[in-house]
Amino acid sequence: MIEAENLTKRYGDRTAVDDLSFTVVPGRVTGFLGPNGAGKSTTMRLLLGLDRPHRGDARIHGRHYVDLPEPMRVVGALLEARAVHTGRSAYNHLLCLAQTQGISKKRLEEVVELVGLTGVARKRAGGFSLGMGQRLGIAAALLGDPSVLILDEPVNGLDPEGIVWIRTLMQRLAAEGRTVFVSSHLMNEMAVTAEHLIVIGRGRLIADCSTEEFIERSTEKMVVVRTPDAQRLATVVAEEGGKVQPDGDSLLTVTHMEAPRIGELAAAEGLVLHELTPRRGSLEEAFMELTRESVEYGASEPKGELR
Ligand SMILES: Nc1ncnc2c1ncn2[C@@H]1O[C@H](COP(=O)(O)OP(=O)(O)OP(=O)(O)O)[C@@H](O)[C@H]1O
Repeated sequence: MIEAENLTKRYGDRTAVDDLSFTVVPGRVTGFLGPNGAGKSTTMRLLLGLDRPHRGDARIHGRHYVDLPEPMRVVGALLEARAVHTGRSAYNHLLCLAQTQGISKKRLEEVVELVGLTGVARKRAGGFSLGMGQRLGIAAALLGDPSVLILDEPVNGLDPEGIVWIRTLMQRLAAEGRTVFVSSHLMNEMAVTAEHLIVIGRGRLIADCSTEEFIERSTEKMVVVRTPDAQRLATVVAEEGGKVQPDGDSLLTVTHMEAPRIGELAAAEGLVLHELTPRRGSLEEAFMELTRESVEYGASEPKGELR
């Protein structure tokens, strides 16, 4: 379990994390989202005792990180910046870490295999691609078989196969009863990976809820209807309170009415339907909507036409 309580961190006159409180529980993947500069990495550093808060408290299993007797056996962390001695092989890098915490070579080898680096473990880590570097960072995080994982952008640099691999791994680790806290910019990926979300903007909490609730709360549900009788159906649906947006001769987008009711109305009128598809908004849309006010570096609308 991870707890942040009124966490506040300032850099000069800039407040990077502002009175932030949340709890991350075991057994599910919790996504940590926020626009650039929202304070995600700073929060993770505070949780890991790498920075001191000006106010508030960060605890892991009820203790400050610095008070954990064998931290690598409790918390595995992957931070954005790569902290690898580039001249060392991946194996030796992990060996150094393992030796500081009395972790066996057997475990080291297990982890190297788990992250798919067996073939390159003896190669210089400095020559690794971004994706291989991420795998090495994940191996380091998993070395101590920790019950808590804090991963800052673990998907960074991974190819599609790597992305699916890390998703499956995080979900498996959570299903084993571990606490998995992961930040990412890839909304589609988070939507299918994280069951719960903590969303921040300008250092403050914006949402702490299930992924489903987050999407539902901030996007409008709609139903796409395809019918050769679009005009007649549009009239019937509108009379019953649905909001209809026609698109061409045979396509309607309906809001404020659920799909089953639209189907019933069509049946009652003897209208043929070729498609009746409920659509919910995406996590990306929900995120844009909820964080609009807190985007630090937004692009303005392009003026004129783009060629
Ligand atoms: N060491 C530092 N010194 C000064 N300012 C900092 C430092 N670290 C972070 N900041 C500032 O604190 C704010 C939060 O930064 P942080 O890196 O935590 O955000 P983030 O959500 O992780 O961003 P990103 O998604 O871009 O990685 C930003 O305005 C950043 O410029």
